[in-house]
Amino acid sequence: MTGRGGAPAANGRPLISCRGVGRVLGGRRRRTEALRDVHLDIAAGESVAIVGRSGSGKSTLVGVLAALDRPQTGRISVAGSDVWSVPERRRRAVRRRFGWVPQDALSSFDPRYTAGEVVAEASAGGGAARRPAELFERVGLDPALAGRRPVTLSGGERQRVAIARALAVDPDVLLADEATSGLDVLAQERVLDVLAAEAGRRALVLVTHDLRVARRVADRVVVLDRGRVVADVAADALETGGPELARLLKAAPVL
Ligand SMILES: Nc1ncnc2c1ncn2[C@@H]1O[C@H](COP(=O)(O)OP(=O)(O)OP(=O)(O)O)[C@@H](O)[C@H]1O
Repeated sequence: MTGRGGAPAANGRPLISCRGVGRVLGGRRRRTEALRDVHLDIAAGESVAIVGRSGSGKSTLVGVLAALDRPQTGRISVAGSDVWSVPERRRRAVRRRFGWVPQDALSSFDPRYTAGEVVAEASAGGGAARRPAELFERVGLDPALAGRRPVTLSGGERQRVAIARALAVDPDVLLADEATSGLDVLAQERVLDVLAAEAGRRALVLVTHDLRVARRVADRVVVLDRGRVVADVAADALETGGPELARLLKAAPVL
């Protein structure tokens, strides 16, 4: 593996730590090792892009990182807590440290709600609640859009509503799973601006097929191939070229 193994947190302890994580999906007839022996540390405030070809395990990894999906082997710790050894109540508290931005925001919204209500509902659920108007401003959305149903918004606006919803509880980690794919270039840029502005304030884990997106937002690029981490390099390596970039591109030939 090409690797840095992850940067430590300021206090020397990573915010998220995966050790030897393995996740098998499917039943007896179709069994896939979606993750194999994954070791990965993510520090508080760090921005990490997870890249790899389709089916390499990216979405499975983010589900596991956010304590939503239980791996069969290995250990996941968040802020020093082994998430599958603590009681469910504490695991729920761990999950609240994550804000999700899905690929298809629209299908994740309750169709009865306006955009403002989507964000207000998320704000109401968290201790560190923020006002929806403040969140709209933060993601660069006109507050007048709050009264509209998401189905009437553009793809880029919907993604920004999803980011506002994710930020409502002031998460320690923002997880964005292909949050800009399917958007036109301008809308993509706006969403990336918003994600880049959050980078550093909190950890950002970005799943993407697009190395340009990774370079724009991430400090670090982790490449998965058939469930394994095959490269883990500083995003600068993409700018400066040299052996790190060559290794990265070799590890991810389809990118
Ligand atoms: N419910 C399931 N049952 C069996 N195999 C599954 C299931 N869900 C996912 N898989 C398999 O697990 C592997 C990893 O899937 P995952 O969705 O994590 O990949 P990905 O890298 O996010 O892909 P994509 O870029 O296409 O979204 C794939 O081979 C996929 O076919």
